Amino acid sequence: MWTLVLNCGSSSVKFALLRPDSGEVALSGLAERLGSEGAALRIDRASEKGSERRTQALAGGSYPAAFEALLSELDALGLRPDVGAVGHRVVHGGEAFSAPALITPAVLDAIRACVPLAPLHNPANIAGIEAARAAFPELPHVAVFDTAFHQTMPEVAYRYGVPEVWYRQHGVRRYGFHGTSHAYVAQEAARLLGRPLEELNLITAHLGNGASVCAVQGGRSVDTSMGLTPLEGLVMGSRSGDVDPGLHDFIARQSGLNLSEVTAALNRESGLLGLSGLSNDMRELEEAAGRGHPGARLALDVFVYRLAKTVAGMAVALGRPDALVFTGGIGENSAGVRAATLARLGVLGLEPDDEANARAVRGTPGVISRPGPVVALVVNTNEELMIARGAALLLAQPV
Ligand SMILES: Nc1ncnc2c1ncn2[C@@H]1O[C@H](COP(=O)(O)OP(=O)(O)O)[C@@H](O)[C@H]1O
Ligand SMILES: CC(=O)OP(=O)(O)O
Ligand SMILES: [Mg+2]
Repeated sequence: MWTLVLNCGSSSVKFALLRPDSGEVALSGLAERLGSEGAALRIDRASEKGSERRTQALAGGSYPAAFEALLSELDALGLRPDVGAVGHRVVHGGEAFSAPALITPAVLDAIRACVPLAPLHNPANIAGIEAARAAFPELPHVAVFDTAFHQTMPEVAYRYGVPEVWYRQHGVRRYGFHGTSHAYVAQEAARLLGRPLEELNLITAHLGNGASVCAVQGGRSVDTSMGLTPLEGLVMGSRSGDVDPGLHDFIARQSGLNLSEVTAALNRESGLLGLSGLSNDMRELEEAAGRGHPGARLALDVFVYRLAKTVAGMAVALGRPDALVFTGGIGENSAGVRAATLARLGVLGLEPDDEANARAVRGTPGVISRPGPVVALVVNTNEELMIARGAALLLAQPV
């Protein structure tokens, strides 16, 4: 059976058509800069000759336009009738979901109820679900939640020091995100290390546009750096990560922004972009820092410092970590960010292996430190495969 996986983000849609059992991918791609003039669709299609990549402008640049283009591709491949299920990445599931869920009207309402907690992500996820249900009304649609993996966190990790009634009445607690990625790379790391996942204490660092670190004990999340919303924790592409909670009131009074505008600035104008005044994109920043751009240098340094500090903090959750795992666009590809992070983590007993680190780029995962009590490794994440597997497992259960 082929499963169509949709990962609808705030300005992009990632998709893949794959088999959950073998991982075989027929088609994958990305529609990006949606809602702007430069909207484009990239399609990677498996063929006899290997993989074939095509990029085209996306007239209209809307979510429906992206979805229509995806359907035309499925038709061109003659694969539309073979799609047996649709798996949807849903970023925020609150406390309601600790596993994938078949999308029913009640489940959709629960996802809608989480919109205020993930305003950049859940509305896009819902748009994707609605478009896909219109195109495939007869198929089962399954939601796979970023938050589900972290539902195993102990209360000591997920509660904030705030009035208890905020938790009880409004669900103010830490939820954590990127759960499918943290879960997947933990499994892969165990495989690469040749040890059972159940015996391992891992720190996983998912470093993409959004970024988070997770403490994984025996395959279960016991702490993570993101919280109530995907804004907490590390410095990210355009998100601030941790700031003093007193900042909101202060800057609102000083600048005349209202609270929503402050939150929007912390989500969209901060992080690497805010620090560098240049870009949210790590590749561009590394290139600019190489040319001596001071803002880019500072953004890189703050990103790495905060990452290392957060990783070291996760050692507290685990007691004795066995390995640090880098993944996501930055974690998989930036040897520079990894080297600078490891250089700050001598406290964990990590000793970088510079040559192995330089060799580990996309497609060649592996260990990047010298043998020691804690090792570091690079693992390529695969959220689409996890979502397809999650959907397949759910659908295989007797009702
Ligand atoms: N070769 C590379 N070197 C450094 N950074 C890279 C490289 N390739 C991708 N990145 C960075 O990865 C980030 C995007 O990560 P990705 O996981 O694709 O994002 P998303 O969160 O949107 O899924 C960007 O900052 C990008 O610059
Ligand atoms: C939850 C989150 O931050 O997701 P992304 O990295 O896709 O923005
Ligand atoms: Mg991502």
